[in-house]
Amino acid sequence: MKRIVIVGAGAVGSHIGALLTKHDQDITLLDYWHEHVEAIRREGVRLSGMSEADSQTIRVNAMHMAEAAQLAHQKPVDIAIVATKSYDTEWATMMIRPYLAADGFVVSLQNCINEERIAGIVGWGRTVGCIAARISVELYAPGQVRRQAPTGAAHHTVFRVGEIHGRVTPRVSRLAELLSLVDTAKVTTNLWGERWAKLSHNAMRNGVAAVTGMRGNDIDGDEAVRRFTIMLGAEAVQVGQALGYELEKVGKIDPRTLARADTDAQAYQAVEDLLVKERTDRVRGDLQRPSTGQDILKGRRTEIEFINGYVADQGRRLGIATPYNEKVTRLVNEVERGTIQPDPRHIKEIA
Ligand SMILES: NC(=O)C1=CN([C@@H]2O[C@H](COP(=O)(O)OP(=O)(O)OC[C@H]3O[C@@H](n4cnc5c(N)ncnc54)[C@H](OP(=O)(O)O)[C@@H]3O)[C@@H](O)[C@H]2O)C=CC1
Ligand SMILES: CC(C)(CO)C(=O)C(=O)O
Repeated sequence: MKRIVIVGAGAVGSHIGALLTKHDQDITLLDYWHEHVEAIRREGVRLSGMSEADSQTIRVNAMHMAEAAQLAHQKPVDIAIVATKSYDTEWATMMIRPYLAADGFVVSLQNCINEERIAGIVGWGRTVGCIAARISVELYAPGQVRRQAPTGAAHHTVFRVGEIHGRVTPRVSRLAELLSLVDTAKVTTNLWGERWAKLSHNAMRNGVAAVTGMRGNDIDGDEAVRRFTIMLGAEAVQVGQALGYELEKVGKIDPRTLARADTDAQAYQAVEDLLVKERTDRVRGDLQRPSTGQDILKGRRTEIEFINGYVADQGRRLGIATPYNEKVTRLVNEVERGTIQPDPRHIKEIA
C-alpha cells in the first residue's frame, strides 16, 4: 500500500485525508495548527456536508509539523500531497523532500499554479498536479470540516490529476484511482488548461468574497457583484489564452464565451444565465464561502497574489489590460491590512 502524507491539513487536506483513511489507506496528516492536530488526535476529523447523512467522524493519523523529523524512522513517503495555502508551498515541499521514497513524488492539491515552485525543490520528474474542482470545504473549528458542494455525480469530476507533460502514466492513474475513493476523479492530459480554468474560476469568486464578505450564493444573486465577477473571469481567460493554454470549462462556462463576455452582450448573457442557474440548481450550499473569504473571517493571510494578483501580473507582462483583477487585488490587500472592512459596496460602486 502506498504511504501518503498530506502536508497542510486544512479544509482540503483534512477532508481528503479522512475519507482516504476511511477507505483503509495509509494516511498521515501533517499540520502546524496545534489545536487542530490535538483535536484530530482526540476525536478524529468531524466531517459534515449539505445534509445530515454527510456527517461522520473519522479517526485519522495526525502529526504536528514539529514532529516531522519522526518521519525519518518510518516508512518512506510514496506520495506527498501538498494542500497548504500557496504561500506555504516551498517550505512544505522542502520539509517533506528528505522523507520521500526513491520513486516518491509530490502532488500539488491546491488552487493557483504551484507546480513550478514544487519542481524547483524536488524536480519536474517528481512533481504532479491535481485540481480539486468544486469541493467547497471549510475548516470552521479545530478538527471540524464542512463541505458545501454535493459530492460529484456522473456529470462532474471533482479531482483532475495530471502529469506536467500531459501523458497518462501509471502513477497518475493510480492516484486518480485513490482519489476516486473520496469523490469523482480522472486523469487529465491537459493539466495546464485545467489549472488556468480553475484559476479563472477562483479569480471570479475568491477575491470578491474577501472584499465583500459575501457567501458564494449571495455573490451570484447580486446583479452588480455578478457583473464584476464576469469581468474578472473574462480578463483571466483572455490572459490564459494569450499564454497559449487550451482552457477547460470554467465551472460550467465555456472559456471562449467567457473571454468575450466583457465586450459581447450575447456572451455576457450566456455566462450570466449559467451563474444564475447554478444558484437556482443549488450547486453549492448556502453556507459556502470561497476560501479567500474564509481567510478574511479568520484574520489569516490570503492567496490573492496567487489568484487575481497573478492574473494581473501575467496580463501586464503580455500587454493585456486587467483592470478588474488589479482592482480586486488592491482591495483585498486593503482588507488584509485593515484599512477597509469587507463590504459589498466596494464592488457595487465599481460595477
Ligand atoms: N477550501 C476549499 O474549498 C478549496 C481550497 N482549495 C485550495 O486548497 C489549498 C488549501 O486550502 P484550504 O484547505 O481551504 O486551507 P485552510 O485555510 O483550511 O487551511 C490552511 C492552513 O491554515 C491553517 N488554519 C486554517 N484555519 C485556521 C485557524 N482557524 N486557525 C489557525 N490556523 C488555521 C492550518 O494550518 P497552518 O497553521 O499550518 O497554516 C491549515 O493547514 C489552497 O491552495 C486553496 O486555495 C482548493 C479547492 C477548494
Ligand atoms: C470552492 C472554490 C471553487 C470557490 O471559489 C474554491 O476553490 C475555493 O474556495 O478556493
